[in-house]
Amino acid sequence: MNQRILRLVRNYAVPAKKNAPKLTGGLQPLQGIQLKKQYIPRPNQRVTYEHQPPPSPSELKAEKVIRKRRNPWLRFIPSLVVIGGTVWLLFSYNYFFVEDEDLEFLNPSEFKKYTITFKQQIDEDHYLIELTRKNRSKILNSMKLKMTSMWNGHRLWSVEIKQPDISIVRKYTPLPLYVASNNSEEPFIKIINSEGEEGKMMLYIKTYPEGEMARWISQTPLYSDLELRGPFVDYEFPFHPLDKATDRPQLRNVLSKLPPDSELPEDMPSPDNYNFFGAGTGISPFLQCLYSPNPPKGKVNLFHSANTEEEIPKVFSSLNYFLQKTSRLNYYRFIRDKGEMITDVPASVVSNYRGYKDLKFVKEYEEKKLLKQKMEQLKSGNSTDDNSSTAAAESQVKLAQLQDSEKQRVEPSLAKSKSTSYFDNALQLLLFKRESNDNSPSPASLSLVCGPEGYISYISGTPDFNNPENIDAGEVSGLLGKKGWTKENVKRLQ
Ligand SMILES: Cc1cc2nc3c(=O)[nH]c(=O)nc-3n(C[C@H](O)[C@H](O)[C@H](O)COP(=O)(O)OP(=O)(O)OC[C@H]3O[C@@H](n4cnc5c(N)ncnc54)[C@H](O)[C@@H]3O)c2cc1C
Repeated sequence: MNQRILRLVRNYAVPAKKNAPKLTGGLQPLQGIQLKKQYIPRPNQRVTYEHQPPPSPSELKAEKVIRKRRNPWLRFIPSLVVIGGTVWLLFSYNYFFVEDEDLEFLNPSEFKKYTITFKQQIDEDHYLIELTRKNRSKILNSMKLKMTSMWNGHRLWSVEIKQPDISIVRKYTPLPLYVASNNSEEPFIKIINSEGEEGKMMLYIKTYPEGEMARWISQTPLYSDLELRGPFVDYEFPFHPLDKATDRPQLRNVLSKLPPDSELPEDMPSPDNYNFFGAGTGISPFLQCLYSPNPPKGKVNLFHSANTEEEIPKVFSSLNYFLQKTSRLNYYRFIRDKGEMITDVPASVVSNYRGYKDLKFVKEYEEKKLLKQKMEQLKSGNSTDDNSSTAAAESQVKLAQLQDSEKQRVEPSLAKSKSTSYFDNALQLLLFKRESNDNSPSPASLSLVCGPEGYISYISGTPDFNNPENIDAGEVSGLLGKKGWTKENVKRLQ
């Protein structure tokens, strides 16, 4: 029986299916057996137990390269390098070429952006506006080694502000002031005394009901940008030999921090005194000069006219008070509302500078200064001179002679200056002022006038710029004319 079944199974032929896979190898299916699932043999896997030699370094390297290539991120490296390089190139171009042109505070032929960082309404139509140069910190960093202050009391300068909507420009006089803190009711407005404070300025402006620019500036919101160009020098003070010898220290907000004036060289002509006549915002050029570094070395008689007391910012009053206390300023205020008017002016005197002969004193003074410097270098062993021993001997002899002659001449004042500290200086000046109590104007050799047309005419006559040279050819009349002032010693600023 078993034999018969076995034969039947062997002889059974499976009917071929349409989609049946083609058999490629392995065992032939047993004939006569109906299989539920077609058997498909797997490809043979050879397992070997042979000992493989370790891969050679070149094989290892090749394997590493293949593995690296398989990392999907590595495919982006070339693109990332190209993108990074392009960004760097753009940044460098921008930094070295495009932005470079903008790394200055002011330029007379190009408008620069300034942001309104503070605005204070003083009265109905007067404002204090602080402007800060855009990118100020970047400019300060780029200028670190070659920083020169834009403030200099030896000249009066202004900037032009553009109103872009109606394409007009107007001139304004910047003051070397900025808001150091604004936490209390009254902001603390400070004089720009150091490099780190550069790049800011304060404008004192008056708005007119029909006026375009001042009204627009006063209504422009805080942190908006204005476009400025300059500086434009409106007036430069006449040369005086002392300008070569010494600078007067700049005013400070704290009197005790004001360095004492340097001793003026003996043989030099004394500095000249000036009269400044300013009305309304016309006071700004004079305050610019008095608050800047290198202010006038002589005394200034400032005649300040205003419609009301309220229109004068408090900071002006306190700084002018300090100037008075340090004997730099005689300050006379005329408030129209109180019926105060200038009715008289002092007569003129001739300049203390006697012409080219005085220059010899400057030369001598400079020689002495150089010699002293040389001696100090030698003392500290910093001389770069090859013949230093000979030079030292010569310098010592010369200096001894100079010191002897100088001692005889300036002994008393020298002794005084040695013991003078900043505080002593301020105190001495204060006491001197209190004792003397003399408020009469100092004799001046030059008068400057600035303000509305009517005011200028009243003080000094009408200016006349109707000539090809565009210089003021108008005769001096008014109060100054009556006291003998002429075109040679009067300057009208308009
Ligand atoms: C070198 C220089 C520096 C200056 N510095 C300052 C400054 O620091 N602060 C400042 O506020 N101004 C200053 N000015 C004046 C300033 O340039 C503008 O003339 C003034 O702001 C008016 O311009 P506005 O566009 O507002 O008025 P505008 O449109 O020019 O004038 C409109 C009307 O306002 C009246 N008006 C204009 N100016 C005066 C005036 N001075 N007196 C009386 N009425 C006037 C006129 O009646 C005019 O019809 C300076 C001018 C010069 C030349």
